Amino acid sequence: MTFEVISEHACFGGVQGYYKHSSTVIGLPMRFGVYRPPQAYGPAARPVPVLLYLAGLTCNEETFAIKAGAQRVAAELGLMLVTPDTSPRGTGVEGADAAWDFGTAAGFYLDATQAPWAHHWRMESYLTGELPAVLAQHFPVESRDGLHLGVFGHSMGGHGALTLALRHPGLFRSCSAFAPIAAPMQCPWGVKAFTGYLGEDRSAWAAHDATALVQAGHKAPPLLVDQGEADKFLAEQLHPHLFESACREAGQALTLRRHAGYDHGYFFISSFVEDHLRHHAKHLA
Ligand SMILES: N[C@@H](CCC(=O)N[C@@H](CS)C(=O)NCC(=O)O)C(=O)O
Repeated sequence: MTFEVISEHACFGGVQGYYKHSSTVIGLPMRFGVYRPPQAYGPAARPVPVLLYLAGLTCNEETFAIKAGAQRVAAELGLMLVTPDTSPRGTGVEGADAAWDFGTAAGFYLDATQAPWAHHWRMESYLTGELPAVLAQHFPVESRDGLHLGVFGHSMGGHGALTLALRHPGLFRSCSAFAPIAAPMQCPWGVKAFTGYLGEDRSAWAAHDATALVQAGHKAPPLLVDQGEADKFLAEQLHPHLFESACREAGQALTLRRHAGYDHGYFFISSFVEDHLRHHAKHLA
């Protein structure tokens, strides 16, 4: 398997890098970003916990690294930040680039079962199997008693973080989300993605819907979710209140914070990202 350094940049005593490897699971090259904090860089490098950030629709491996301003606090806490891409790219699949909310940059962090998507759109297997192995091979990842791996994300990536943590409780030790698509079976983005990737049969959808997973008894580590009240997608697409009710009824620990005046974008994320990093550092130690 090839592994290539695209670029590396000194940042808060550590290094922000971009990398590319040939993914067996996806069947194509995949890019990702890694912020190595000072504790995990240079001659005295030691293994540190890893926090996976899943970005939203239209984003890529650079978005969070450039816009969230998370490196300063990650350097303080000794957290490695890993930012995968949001889907396979350059697939040659007809229609993959036709919409911004499906196909390229809209992988929804699941393994598609329907043609023509099932061949390359395998983000869940990629993120829970191949990528952690690549990280452990090339970076100083804390792996005593298993990998110290946390996951968070935004919007489609918030959906990814919640569902992957609920579906892989032994893998992820911490989880949080910004403005997640919290009940995808009940919103247009989710219905479109699930129909395309998983087919018309709704019984297959519940296994990838955070609210339905909690209702079915799946458990995740204590969750932190932030939501802006001026988010233009809140009413139609996100439905945090449904997730909140499901968590209350199931006894799933959730801190859901609603913030007046904040919208869906990275100014909102950068305002609260420090709280998320501290939440993860506490659970990943
Ligand atoms: N293209 C969409 C917006 C897509 C969007 O807001 N994407 C979010 C994730 S769901 C994002 O993070 N965009 C990148 C950015 O804000 O830098 C529109 O025109 O309404």
